[in-house]
Amino acid sequence: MTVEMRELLLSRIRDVADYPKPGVLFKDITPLLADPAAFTVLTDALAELCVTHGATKVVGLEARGFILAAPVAVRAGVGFIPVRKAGKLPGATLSQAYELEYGTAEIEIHAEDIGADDRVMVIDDVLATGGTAEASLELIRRAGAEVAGVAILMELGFLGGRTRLEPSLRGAPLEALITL
Ligand SMILES: O=P(O)(O)OC[C@H]1O[C@H](OP(=O)(O)OP(=O)(O)O)[C@H](O)[C@@H]1O
Ligand SMILES: Nc1ncnc2[nH]cnc12
Repeated sequence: MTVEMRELLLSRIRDVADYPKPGVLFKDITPLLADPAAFTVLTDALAELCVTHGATKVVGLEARGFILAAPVAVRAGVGFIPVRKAGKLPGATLSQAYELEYGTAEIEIHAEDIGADDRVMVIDDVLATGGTAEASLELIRRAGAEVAGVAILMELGFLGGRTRLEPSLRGAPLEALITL
């Protein structure tokens, strides 16, 4: 991705102070999604990372991760697997509780969706504390699949997510298109 492409993406991310809680600077990607040139640059860049790292499936994290991971899966020619907040998937699930920058949550995956033959890339918009990404890696491994990596639009470096995630990555790449 060129410097100009990075600048285009960054220019379409809106800062919202004190949302959803006082003290949080929320990174809002809706302006980027509304700009077809920027959304295409983002989709292509994340899809290229999937191909480079040999992913056979992408996991999208509800809800913003879905918006990015679905077009990335189509672009990269791999399957899309939803990781949903607890209670939304009808089949047999694996669950993982976690903490994120502004709360706690529980995510689930359909156990039968991925298996030993899969290399799975996790796609999301923001890496903050790393709690969400860490929980998703746990789910992927518990389902018996290999982690191809984590690919994120934006890493909030000052929150230390990369350091927290390091042990769970076990050498797999953490790719951030933008680091703040
Ligand atoms: O690194 P962390 O501290 O775990 O935070 C990052 C996560 O927080 C946001 O999702 P959120 O749970 O707010 O859900 P949403 O996608 O439904 O808005 C974001 O899309 C990431 O998934
Ligand atoms: N500051 C932030 N902005 C947007 N999404 C987030 N998820 C966790 N922290 C966030």
